[in-house]
Amino acid sequence: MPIKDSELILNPDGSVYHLNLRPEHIANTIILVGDQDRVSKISKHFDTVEYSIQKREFKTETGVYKGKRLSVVSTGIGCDNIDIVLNELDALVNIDFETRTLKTDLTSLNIIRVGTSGSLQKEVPVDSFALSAYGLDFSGMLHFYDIERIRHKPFEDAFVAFTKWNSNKSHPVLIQNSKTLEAIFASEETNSGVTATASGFYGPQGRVLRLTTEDPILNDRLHDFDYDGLKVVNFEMETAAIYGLSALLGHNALSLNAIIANRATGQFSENPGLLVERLISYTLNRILSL
Ligand SMILES: O=P(O)(O)O[C@H]1O[C@H](CO)[C@@H](O)[C@H]1O
Ligand SMILES: O=c1cc[nH]c(=O)[nH]1
Repeated sequence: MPIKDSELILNPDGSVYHLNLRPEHIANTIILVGDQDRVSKISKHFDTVEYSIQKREFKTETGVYKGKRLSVVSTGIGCDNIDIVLNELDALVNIDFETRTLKTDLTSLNIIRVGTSGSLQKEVPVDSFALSAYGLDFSGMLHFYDIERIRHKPFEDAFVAFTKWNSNKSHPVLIQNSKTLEAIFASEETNSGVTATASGFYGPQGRVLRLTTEDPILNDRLHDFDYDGLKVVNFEMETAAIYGLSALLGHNALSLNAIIANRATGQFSENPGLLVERLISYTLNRILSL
């Protein structure tokens, strides 16, 4: 049965609805960034750029870096956008747009996030890199999918009990990264652990400007939680959703983040731009091993 026009929405030029891309526009190795202005900070290192396409916050540049074809796609902020980006990237490789049917030979993409993040541990300082061994979703988006086979319930239950998690919030969901990608991107320069993926930047990450939060000591509990030596290292807003949808769809995903803020010490990087440039160079060097 073909997928209906209302479910897989294609633009008049045959491109997928939000990303505005046709299948030939993307490589099988994709770097995701939040900020659309970060796309050119990566593609400026390419030998050639084949395509540069943007709709809303979703900007894609595909080209060749030292002989390897790569795409860089900006997601904008948050897990709702990751739902769009992951489903549409998967559709581009695994659905035949002519017949609107699933392909028999499925493609696994390599998806690497290069993001920015705030550390929860003083031992993971500003200006360092974090590698997400797991993503811990607080956003609730993954609960709309059948996640039972990919989540880690014992960790989640221990976390809910330790943090006295308010049941009015969505139940946290823990998802592992791609161990294949981790082996390529992990080094002494990366701090590995759990990345908490929040549904907002202020209250959902415990930031207080004028509004108080429902649980003023949640970040302290996140800091202290320890599950067989596994600690929650950092806060950002996309990783767990990328890990969850990649695991469900059969793609390999890894998230690397530049630590621009330290929530435990109250510090913020003096030169976040330079730090992000360093993480981009680090990622591009290692991506050649894929
Ligand atoms: O710099 P990016 O990749 O957007 O990542 C982080 O920055 C944004 C918040 O400022 C959120 O998207 C968060 O995940
Ligand atoms: O603290 C931070 C820094 C960057 N991005 C986030 O989501 N949180």
